[in-house]
Amino acid sequence: MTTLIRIALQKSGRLSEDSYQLFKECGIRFDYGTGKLKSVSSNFPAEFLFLRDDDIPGYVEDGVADLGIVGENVAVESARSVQTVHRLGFSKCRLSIAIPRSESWSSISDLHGKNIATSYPRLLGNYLAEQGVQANIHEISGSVEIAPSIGLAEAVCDIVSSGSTLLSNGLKEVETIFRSEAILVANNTLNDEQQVILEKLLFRIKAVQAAKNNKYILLNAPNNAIPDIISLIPGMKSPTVVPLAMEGWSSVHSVINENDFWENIEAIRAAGAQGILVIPIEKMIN
Ligand SMILES: Nc1ncnc2c1ncn2[C@@H]1O[C@H](COP(=O)(O)OP(=O)(O)OP(=O)(O)O)[C@@H](O)[C@H]1O
Ligand SMILES: O=P(O)(O)OC[C@H]1O[C@H](OP(=O)(O)OP(=O)(O)O)[C@H](O)[C@@H]1O
Ligand SMILES: [Mg+2]
Repeated sequence: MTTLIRIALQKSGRLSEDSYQLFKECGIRFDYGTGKLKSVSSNFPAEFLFLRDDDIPGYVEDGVADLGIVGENVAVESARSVQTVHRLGFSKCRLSIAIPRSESWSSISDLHGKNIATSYPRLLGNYLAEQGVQANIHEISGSVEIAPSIGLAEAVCDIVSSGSTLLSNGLKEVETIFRSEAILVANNTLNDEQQVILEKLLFRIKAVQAAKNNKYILLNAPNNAIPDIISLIPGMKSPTVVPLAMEGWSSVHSVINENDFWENIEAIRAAGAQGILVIPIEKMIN
């Protein structure tokens, strides 16, 4: 029987859509939705399990699933023994302490002897211990931001992204204790065949991520500007330079990193480039 790798994904929530999209971009097809809790891929040796995110680190530790996608916040809070094999760059958020907007704040020691509501008692407890603050942690499983307005706690520690949930609950963020993104976790004892499948999957994920982080660039420039332009956009190995029909001009094709994009474009124009086209890349393999 062919080995399948079992991959646990969040059934429905903040991680789901991007997780499904990632596998789609990796060319791995499987059915999901319509109440399905399990699905075997039609074109990759993988079986997908659709679960609550909090259960994923435990299933991966126990080997019920071989791999899982989960928020780093949940993985660390769970304290399960799993390995982080790749950072996925989506579902970015932070775990922050917040207090009512009307309250003053000078430092973390303001929380001495106070009650803090959170779904992350371990992460919060460790942070408070590091800071030498003694406070009471009230663990609640959701709707944490409501706690101060119902008299349950003076502060909360919860996930923040845009900050709109804090704002609409009359709270302000005062301290960030952890930054998180989705991660791919694996069981600590994958066998050789599973390791091979994981490597195949990682190869595809890296190609998809590299493509997202880079753009294909085409431009025209007078021949005497080409050396400067090439030094600004060296590309994967070296840019392609082809002559234009117009005497003394060439077209340069290369790859440019998204992070330095605007700065680079300005420098390229200053060096003499014209007619610059920038095109998304679908997959990028080094
Ligand atoms: N507002 C947000 N923006 C970006 N990422 C977020 C946001 N909220 C949560 N996340 C990340 O997504 C993960 C899942 O969040 P979600 O709110 O879907 O969890 P949940 O309600 O516990 O879901 P489940 O029903 O599966 O238990 C979080 O652990 C965190 O890593
Ligand atoms: O800073 P913001 O952009 O407002 O995001 C933060 C909120 O997002 C998450 O909840 P979610 O909306 O996923 O609902 P949930 O509480 O049901 O998980 C999280 O628990 C926060 O409450
Ligand atoms: Mg959950």
